[in-house]
Amino acid sequence: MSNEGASVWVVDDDRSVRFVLATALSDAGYDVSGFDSADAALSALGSRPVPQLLFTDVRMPGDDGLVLLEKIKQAHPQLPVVVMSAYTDVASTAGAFRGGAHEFLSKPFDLDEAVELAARVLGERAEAAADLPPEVEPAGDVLVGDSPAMRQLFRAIGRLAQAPLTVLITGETGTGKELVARALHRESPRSRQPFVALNTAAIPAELLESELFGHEAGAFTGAARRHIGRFEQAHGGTLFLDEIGDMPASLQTRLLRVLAEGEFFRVGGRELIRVDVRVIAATHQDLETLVQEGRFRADLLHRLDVVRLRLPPLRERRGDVPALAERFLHEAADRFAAPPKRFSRPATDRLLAHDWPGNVRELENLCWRLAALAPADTITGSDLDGMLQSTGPASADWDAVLKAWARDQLAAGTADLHAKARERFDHALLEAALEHTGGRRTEAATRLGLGRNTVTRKLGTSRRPRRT
Ligand SMILES: Nc1ncnc2c1ncn2[C@@H]1O[C@H](COP(=O)(O)OP(=O)(O)OP(=O)(O)O)[C@@H](O)[C@H]1O
Repeated sequence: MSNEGASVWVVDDDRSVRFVLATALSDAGYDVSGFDSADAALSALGSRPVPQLLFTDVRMPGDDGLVLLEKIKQAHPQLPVVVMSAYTDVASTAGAFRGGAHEFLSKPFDLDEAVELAARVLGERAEAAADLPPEVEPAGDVLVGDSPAMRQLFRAIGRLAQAPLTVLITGETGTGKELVARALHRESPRSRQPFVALNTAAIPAELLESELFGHEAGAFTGAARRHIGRFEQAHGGTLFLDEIGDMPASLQTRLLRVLAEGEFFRVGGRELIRVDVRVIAATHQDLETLVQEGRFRADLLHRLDVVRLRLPPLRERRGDVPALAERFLHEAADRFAAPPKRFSRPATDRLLAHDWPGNVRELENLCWRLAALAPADTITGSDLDGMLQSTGPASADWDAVLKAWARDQLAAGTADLHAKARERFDHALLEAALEHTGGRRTEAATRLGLGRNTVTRKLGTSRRPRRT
């Protein structure tokens, strides 16, 4: 598909950059408009057709490029934004990508490189549009299931999608909680507004507040510029709070207030922000138990638990396993541009007998591995050898094994049990992550959500031979 004539906007307060980039893009056949500030571009967005691509500088007087990016992502999430900056340190590039930038272009750049980048981004967009007419859902978003439990769930989603009620989704890890939240949004009158997801457990507690509610420039050390939080990003749409049981107590109090009042201040801010957001929360934990243990606020649970959807573990709906497996093998085949593989009868029987502690995600991962590794088009029972055990009961009974170990140690009078358990825990996680990344420490650290230095330090303590 040709992108000749596509509308591209360039936002930069530096006239010469604006001029040379606009000229190069015009010469390449695009319809280019230039703006000298974020404000000028934003007001044009309110009155003119939305362009197909926008380049923005970061440092500009008034709102900077990252604020512009945030505002664009709220109002026009589909518009790709290329962020240009002379500051290519990790904080700037990560900030840009976290804000939803499509690409990052380091200044000074080569004009041919910028034109090529525009062609590539516009090409990807055109391909995506050709692949996905708006009325067709991406395959990966379709909920597969024909078991009574899933049918009941689909009916509930249909009913609940229409009402702006808060929903609490419970279910073991990998049962499809996020997929259900997306379906509730997609089927709702809010579907054209943003769906914003936040995994509470994945963000360090000290950053969570500003991630949720945003902060003003200078609110704390390191807060160089204003950050729009997920609540604001989700305005008009749906905010999905995953692993809500892991939310620290102080934030639970704040969240409760925001849910009750629909308004809040950004961290360090004085402006009262009002939002219209439908909240969907999810957890794999038993919140009632957390309440009893004093780790979760009962009033917050009541506020979130207006309607509860329980996702059954896969072992309670084994009948769905073959259809799910077939779906995942087809998706993998599409991605690898190869004919889809199939499971032999004995292989299917083994899948049906397995307990799936990692639920649908475990099945999905297994299918992708088999699509890549199984030698023939038909997957045999022996192709599964080793694959099911490795993810099987050991991980399901992990806490039971730990408890038994602790009991033994306590009985044996071991001192410093917590420190010893932690050391083994760190060691196991690090070993697994390093195996997974082929020994690359930085990547292993990222996958574990740890800093590289922490990993190095832990390797130091967990690997050092111990004196006895
Ligand atoms: N019913 C389903 N049909 C098709 N795919 C599914 C289904 N349920 C889950 N999946 C797929 O399984 C994977 C895990 O699902 P999802 O992330 O929604 O689970 P989750 O319950 O939110 O997990 P966690 O608790 O770990 O966050 C995803 O790739 C999702 O697309």
